Amino acid sequence: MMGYRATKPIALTNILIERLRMFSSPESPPSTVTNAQMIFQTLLASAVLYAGALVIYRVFLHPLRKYPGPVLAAMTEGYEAYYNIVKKGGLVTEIERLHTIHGKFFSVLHFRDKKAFHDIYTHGRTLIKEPQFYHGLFGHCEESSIGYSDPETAKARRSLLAPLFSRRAVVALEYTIQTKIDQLLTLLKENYNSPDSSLEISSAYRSLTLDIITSYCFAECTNALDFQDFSHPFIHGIQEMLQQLWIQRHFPFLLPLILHMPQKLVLLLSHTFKGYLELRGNLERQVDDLVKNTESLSIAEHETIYHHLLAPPKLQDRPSRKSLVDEAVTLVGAGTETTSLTIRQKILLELDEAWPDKDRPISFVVLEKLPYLTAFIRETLRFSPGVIHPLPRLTSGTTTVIGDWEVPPGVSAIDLKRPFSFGMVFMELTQTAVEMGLLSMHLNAEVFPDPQTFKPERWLTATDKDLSEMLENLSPFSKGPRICVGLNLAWCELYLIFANIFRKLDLTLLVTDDMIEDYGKNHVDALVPNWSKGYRIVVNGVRSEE
Ligand code: HEM
Repeated sequence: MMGYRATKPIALTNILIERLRMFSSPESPPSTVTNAQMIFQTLLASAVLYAGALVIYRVFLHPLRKYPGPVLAAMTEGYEAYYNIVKKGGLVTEIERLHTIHGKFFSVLHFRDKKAFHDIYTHGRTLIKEPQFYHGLFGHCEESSIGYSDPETAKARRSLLAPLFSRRAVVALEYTIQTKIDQLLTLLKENYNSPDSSLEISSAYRSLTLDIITSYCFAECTNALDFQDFSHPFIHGIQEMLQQLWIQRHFPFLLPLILHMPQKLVLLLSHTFKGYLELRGNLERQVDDLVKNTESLSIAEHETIYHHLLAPPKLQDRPSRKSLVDEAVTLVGAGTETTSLTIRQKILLELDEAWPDKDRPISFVVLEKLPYLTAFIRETLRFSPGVIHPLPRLTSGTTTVIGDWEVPPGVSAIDLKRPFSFGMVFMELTQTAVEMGLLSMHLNAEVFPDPQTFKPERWLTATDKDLSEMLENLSPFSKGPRICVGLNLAWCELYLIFANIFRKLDLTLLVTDDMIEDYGKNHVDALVPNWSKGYRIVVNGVRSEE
């Protein structure tokens, strides 16, 4: 008999046939191998045969086989997992490399032009969030606006949250943002005013955006700015969750398992989840207190998400306890990391003129009319959008037009390639996963010449035609029915933070150039971009009146 290591299908088939004969025939001669060995051999042979058949199917027979791309990527999702986990978030860069070889799009999934982006993300009813991807990534908050795949459930949740995040509500609550910005400015002036006490600015921004989102959503601030050196445990918690995000995405069963274990045991095994567990515990307490005593909402300083979630127009839309906590976790995560990553250094002379008396607050509505500041924020969002990983959607199982291509109904490529979900092979036989990452548009040299250079002026000097092309390509908040819920709040935060920092503080940035020589080597894709270039600043003092 062939050895166990035989990998040729013919040899494995022989093993299988032999084993089946031995199991089924009462006259089988006494075997030299034990039953356990036989079972093991049979299982192994079946698994290898199955995998071989799957590979042949995927490479030669799959409905999407005609699309260009590496054979390995067609064979297994391990290709994606390798770049996400082993290459630590290298998939986005790999996708860009593959596009340069294979043209506008490769394999079944990833497209690369503005029209395709529009088609993938604006048809929310027919192209839904790919459940496996979102279940993996947001397993810790799946019953929330970001985690829901079903368009109707997502729509119902978004409509409950919408009033708090409308432009009108944001303008009305602008003071909550300004108060936190003032606190940060005071801290920077007092504590980081010499080269010996320089500061990695992103940690300050993370604390600021965490305090803003918690005051805004819950009228209960985390007070992360009060923590020495901006090192609040929740900030670490969010960072640590991001660092293990790709493991979570490719091994989705791990996180629910961990979260169902006793907390003490989890912490004994690893401290990775400490900050996250504390954050979640805090939000659970907040939700429990409110559910027990809903009247306390009437004495809240201002409207919060709970005013809308706990008293929906239709009672059946009131979320469960888990869903309330999941939503709170989502908003804290989505509102902290994305916004803080966008902020970078540039002096805005324009502000001196528009805001002569810097001791009197200036409003978002005035700031958004300033052309240079607007150009600066647009360029920042182009360069460092909050989410850089491609976000997959599933077609509804009919031939779907994406850009200039007709994507056939097919076997769901993602499910089939998932190494640990053999059962999935028999499900979802008609859907196809499609996606497109933002960088394909934001770094498109035909629309943004010299795309790796941070150049706010490009937004001021473009012709009308070029400007509208640039705006159509700029989609940091995604598009369509699943567009960012917090987009009005994010714009308001960005205008106020940039304007206050640059108008009021005289800063020195301890790196000199804005050029990112090799975009791929300067960030790690942790769903959001994690930049390797740390921007350290020193506060020289308050800016003088000019
Ligand atoms: C510069 C700041 C921000 C950027 C660039 C950004 C970007 C995005 C993007 C690209 C998505 C789409 C995700 C997907 O399709 O799965 C999204 C969704 C979302 N964002 Fe933001 N975001 C920002 C700030 C915020 C803030 C401040 C909040 C807080 C309210 C927020 C809450 C959400 C939520 C709840 C979703 C899920 C929407 C859904 O799936 O229906 N975001 N954001």
